[in-house]
Amino acid sequence: MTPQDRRARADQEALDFHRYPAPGKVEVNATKPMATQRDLSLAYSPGVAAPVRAIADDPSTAYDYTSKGNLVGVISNGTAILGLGNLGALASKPVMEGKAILFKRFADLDAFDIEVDTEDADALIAVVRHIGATFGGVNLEDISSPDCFRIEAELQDLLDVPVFHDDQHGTAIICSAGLLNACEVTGRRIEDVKLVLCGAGAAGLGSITLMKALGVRAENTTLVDVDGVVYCGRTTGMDQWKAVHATNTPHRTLAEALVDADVFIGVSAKGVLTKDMVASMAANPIIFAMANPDPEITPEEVLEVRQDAIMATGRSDYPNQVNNILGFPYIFRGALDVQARSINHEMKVAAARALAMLAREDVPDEVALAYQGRQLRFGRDYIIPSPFDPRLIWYVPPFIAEAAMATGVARRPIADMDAYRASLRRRLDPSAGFLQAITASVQAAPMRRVVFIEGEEPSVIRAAYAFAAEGLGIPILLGREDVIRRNTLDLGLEGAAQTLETVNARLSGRNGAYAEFLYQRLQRRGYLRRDVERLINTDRQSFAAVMVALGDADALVTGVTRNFDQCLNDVSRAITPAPGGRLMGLSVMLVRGRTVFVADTSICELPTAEDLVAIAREAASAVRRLGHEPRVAFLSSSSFGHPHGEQPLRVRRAVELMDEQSVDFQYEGEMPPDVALDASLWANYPFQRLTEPANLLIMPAIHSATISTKLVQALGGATVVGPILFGLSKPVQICRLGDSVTAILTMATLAAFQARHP
Ligand SMILES: NC(=O)C1=CN([C@@H]2O[C@H](COP(=O)(O)OP(=O)(O)OC[C@H]3O[C@@H](n4cnc5c(N)ncnc54)[C@H](OP(=O)(O)O)[C@@H]3O)[C@@H](O)[C@H]2O)C=CC1
Ligand SMILES: CC(=O)C(=O)O
Ligand SMILES: [Mg+2]
Repeated sequence: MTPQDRRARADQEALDFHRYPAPGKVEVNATKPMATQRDLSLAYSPGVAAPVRAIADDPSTAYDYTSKGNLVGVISNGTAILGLGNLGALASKPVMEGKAILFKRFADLDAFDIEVDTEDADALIAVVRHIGATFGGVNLEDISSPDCFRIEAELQDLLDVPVFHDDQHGTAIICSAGLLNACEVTGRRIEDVKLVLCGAGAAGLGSITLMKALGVRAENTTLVDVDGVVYCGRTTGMDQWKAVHATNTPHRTLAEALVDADVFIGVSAKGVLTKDMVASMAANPIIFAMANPDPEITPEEVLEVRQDAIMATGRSDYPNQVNNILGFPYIFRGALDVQARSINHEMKVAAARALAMLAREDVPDEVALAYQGRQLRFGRDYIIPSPFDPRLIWYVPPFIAEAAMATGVARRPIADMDAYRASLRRRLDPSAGFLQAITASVQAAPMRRVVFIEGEEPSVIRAAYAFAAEGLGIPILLGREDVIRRNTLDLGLEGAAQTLETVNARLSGRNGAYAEFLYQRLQRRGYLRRDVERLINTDRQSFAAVMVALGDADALVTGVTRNFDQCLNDVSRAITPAPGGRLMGLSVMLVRGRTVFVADTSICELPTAEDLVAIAREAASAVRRLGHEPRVAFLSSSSFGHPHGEQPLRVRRAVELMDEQSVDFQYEGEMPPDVALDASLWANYPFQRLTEPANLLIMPAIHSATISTKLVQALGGATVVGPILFGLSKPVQICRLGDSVTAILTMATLAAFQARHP
């Protein structure tokens, strides 16, 4: 594939990502019920009048009665979108939506994106001034310099909430943290480094200012822009903000300035730094090429001329990602949690030092897991925390909050910092963490071959395409080549049409071997040889199941166009239950702050006590493989014998049977879900043995399992993954009829995960 093809493929993938299943990346959710007449009368008229009057009397109560305190405005006019230039307000919307959703994903902050269609700084100031009170903080983004400096300063004077231009200060904070650590790794004192910063715009001037505050000497810095070195006395292309950093130097070009320099910071444009310039730098040069989406120089180019360099870029596909994504979620989290009036210098310094310190701490396994098993240890390739590091949310904001409190800009100081840290830990979105860990583990494994049985379906083609593009494995689309190709082209996935592997069961050269395998298995179950030949030639499920059974593929995914029972029946002709295993469905409910597993959600209709025990054991082992320590609750409508009834007896018997066995996980029952999940209800049951609320619920029957998981899903507020099939000797996952592309991709990822962790 040529570089142009690769680029076109990546572009198409990004367009598809933004377009499907719903255009864009953001939606709004209610935090209060809106179901009954009473709800409506409280949420809207007449009830809403009460908080209206309260806020009119005392504006500070807006933090109590509205979402202001957790809300950020992400505001741009599109005059400097990434490194793409002035492409207008509307074109900046994907970036601003992206930032809004990153606020949510990483710091549980809500954010609205607002694109203001004006290049007039005063007009932009007027707009933001009049909407600013809506938010707990304002994040200005991708506004060109030098207007951005005045816009931010004037708005901060006008508004009583933090106004923070992320391209200036977010970038400054991250690259200062990286610089502190790069100096540590190379044994330099920050006061001694000779630093050249290319790009005298928002990011550049923000960064040079903060680096000087952290100890870099003014006389050791050289600022460079399109016109070359910013020297004292230069008259072209100057303004008051650049003039502050002009130096007395004979150098006039970037190449001259870089000879023997220790550090290059690039926040300018693609390709600005050449290999010759890198070669001329001092020993162990520190190079941060941060222009987006394409850096000033690539790590590969640097490596060609310098093996001793510490290299960072703004991109996620290289080590040392120095990108403001590491900062803004946590800086705003800390600031909003103390209702700060601004994000001042001390808070920025605290953020830079906190990020630098976090990178020096031991990296827990789950962080390594999220980074494809790469060993992360403080050093040349790890000078800054990784964006998926789950510690960021509870590690960084307390430093910001403390600095705000110490400098008098906190309206609501935090008294108990330990309790605050604990509350921050609960903010992590468990669905993101759960799927991220599974995905990363799959990406780290050798590429598994996963058969997508309904390979002609557009949604399946798109899922297979994403599966390959994300490096999750090698998808094989089963179906007629011409139909798959036509549908792939209709989807606009030209690249996929050339690269995705397809297998047509009718034309495969393996039919003879597959039929023989199936005949050996089915000859005493009423099948003639010609019956199995027909199955292999015409039934894709049977064909794919034999493919996996014989090791021609590692896993399979089906169910998008056929019902569960039919799929399981077909596949089971070739794939047997694992020896000693128990076939069962495990669903994962991801609710704010919690991951709760439920079993059996797909196979055994009315389990006996013995069945319940077997399900609990298989499910506990599956939960462990998924990275959680199981605490089992056997669910019932009764709590430990009350009220009496026929059905609870079965569940109580299951617990008695468990007591007779040796198991290495906690379990308890019979109990209803509220008692299982809420420790505050345990006072009446001092004998119960769970040490913490259960996270694996064993359902008394399939109807209660299905009804409860679907109910939770239908009511919203929770993500339900699965049922995930466990207990077969080969990985098979069955989607739900008509599943979305994302759901199919998730099931394929889980199948590949099982292939890795059998
Ligand atoms: N990794 C990260 O986290 C971040 C990266 N960035 C990236 O940094 C870059 C700049 O962003 P931002 O500061 O917001 O943009 P601005 O438009 O405010 O500034 C761009 C600056 O780069 C200078 N410049 C442009 N081309 C060259 C060149 N060929 N040689 C030298 N200097 C040049 C401009 O010079 P002049 O003043 O003469 O026009 C200007 O000073 C972008 O690529 C952006 O994506 C930004 C923020 C965060
Ligand atoms: C990351 C960012 O904010 C930028 O490139 O503009
Ligand atoms: Mg930006």
